[in-house]
Amino acid sequence: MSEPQYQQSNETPSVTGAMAALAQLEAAGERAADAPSRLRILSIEGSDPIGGAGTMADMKAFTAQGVFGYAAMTSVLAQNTQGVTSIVNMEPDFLVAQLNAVSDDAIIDSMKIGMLGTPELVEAVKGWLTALEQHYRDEGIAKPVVVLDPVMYAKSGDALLTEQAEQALRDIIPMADIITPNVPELAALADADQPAADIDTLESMAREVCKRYGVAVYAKGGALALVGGASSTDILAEPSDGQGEVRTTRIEGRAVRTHNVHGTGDTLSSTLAALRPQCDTWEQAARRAKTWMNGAIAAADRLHVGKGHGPVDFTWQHAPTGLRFSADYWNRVRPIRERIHGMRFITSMVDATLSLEDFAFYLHQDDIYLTDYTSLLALASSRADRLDERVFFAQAASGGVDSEVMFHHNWYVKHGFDPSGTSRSEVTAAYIGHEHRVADSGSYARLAAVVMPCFWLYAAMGKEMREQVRNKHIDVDTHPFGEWIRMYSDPEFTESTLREVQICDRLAAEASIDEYEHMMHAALVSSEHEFRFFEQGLTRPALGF
Ligand SMILES: Nc1ncnc2c1ncn2[C@@H]1O[C@H](COP(=O)(O)OP(=O)(O)OP(=O)(O)O)[C@@H](O)[C@H]1O
Ligand SMILES: Cc1ncc(CO)c(N)n1
Repeated sequence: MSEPQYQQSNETPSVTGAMAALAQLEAAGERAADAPSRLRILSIEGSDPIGGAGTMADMKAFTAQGVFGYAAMTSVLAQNTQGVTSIVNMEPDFLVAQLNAVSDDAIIDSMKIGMLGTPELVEAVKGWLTALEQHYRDEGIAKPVVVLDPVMYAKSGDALLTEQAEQALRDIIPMADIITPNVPELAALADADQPAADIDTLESMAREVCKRYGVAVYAKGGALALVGGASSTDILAEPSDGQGEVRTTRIEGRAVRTHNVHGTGDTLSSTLAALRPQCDTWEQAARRAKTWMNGAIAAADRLHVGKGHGPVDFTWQHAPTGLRFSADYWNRVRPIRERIHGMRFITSMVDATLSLEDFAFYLHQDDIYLTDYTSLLALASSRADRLDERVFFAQAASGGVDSEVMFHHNWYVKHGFDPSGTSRSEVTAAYIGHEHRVADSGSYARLAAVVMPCFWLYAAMGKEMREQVRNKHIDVDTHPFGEWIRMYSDPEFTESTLREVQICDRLAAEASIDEYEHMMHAALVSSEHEFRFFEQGLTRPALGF
């Protein structure tokens, strides 16, 4: 474990207590010059070329938790998301050579021991670990945390160790601080006839195994999560005193409907090994690990790795790298796009049956909207961190919107409407409100994203409506809404749309996942408002002030 940390207390500290704590903080500060910036965790595992389990999972999970990873390989496997086709177990001496290469050279704060395919490999690790612990005791170095994942089977059902190795594995369990069996492994360790099928049975088996081996047990309930229900629960069982008493805690998460769970067990155990030295208790480490796992599993389906049980997304807290923001948006906004293209306001515009009154209502609301929208484009210009973008938004705020408002004015005159005195509708106010709330975050990227659908959905509709008008052999010049359609299918408007989309892509590529999701949410909500905005031409909602 890492060196003792300053302990927080709930009691009001006495003056002397506070002075002692301050002295402790100062002493830790004095030692900081020699302290490492990162915890250093060792993975003892077999490999997985597809990158989702074993050594590869461990290293990725370590990096995700901000710790430095070492790795010694017990076996090299030919495996992927569909199964294991071949295994070469390392010679025990060669494994020991790898382990010594690490321990002769560097300090190990914590370790995760996984697949040990033969009894000889188990013995090799046992001998090396015994010597290491003795050496650390002699040198006054803190004992490393030992997380033992009693790996017996891969997700595919393939056995990962020989029968004799299973017996040897039982023998080194007491050297661990915690073991992390899955449902079938827990049943094997509890000598149960059948694996647990519900959480109560999982809990009593974890209690039994904890008592029997005298180590903490983190029982992984992934197999139960697949059975049904909204939650996914794991069990933490810990010896609570020296007399064989066991305390259990339910570690709750939400169940994810996915078959992409290759390597989840390895990932959970290495995450625990990375987190334990950063926490005060196993329970704290377990809750943090479970929360992180949930995010990684929830993002697994979007990875598209392999044809079988795909891996989890270790990098789920990073914005996507294989997918542009614009492509992601265009795909996610599809249902709204389809609703807009099929709505009566739009189809009746194309076939020229929309009443001029309905169109006039929509148009005037659009005037009110654009007045506000212009101010947001100007704000985006002032926030832009690059000159070309600053110019783009400034021009969009003046020239672009100006031509739309001019068109609206000419249309009113031509058709004898006088919209003066009409105020903003609830629908218009709601859209404007959304854009302002996003702008108020202060983020340039979110502001660029929230104004994007107004460009893109109109450009896409302009293009499609123009095509439809042409297919109906209607002359766009004499079509009652032809000028409107032409405005949004105009190459200049398309050009501006492309530029705006490129800006969003640039900003999203540089964003954190949190910022990326905020941008996406802002754009999708704007898109929903675009749908309602058209719809108000027919529904004519209440007007406000
Ligand atoms: N569908 C799911 N939804 C939510 N959490 C899940 C799901 N599947 C697994 N988990 C969680 O993932 C972690 C790993 O558990 P799991 O039981 O899958 O391990 P495992 O069977 O050893 O995995 P593997 O053998 O593939 O490495 C646990 O915290 C478990 O609750
Ligand atoms: C190398 C290795 N270790 C563990 C597992 C269990 O997921 C696996 N599939 N491969």
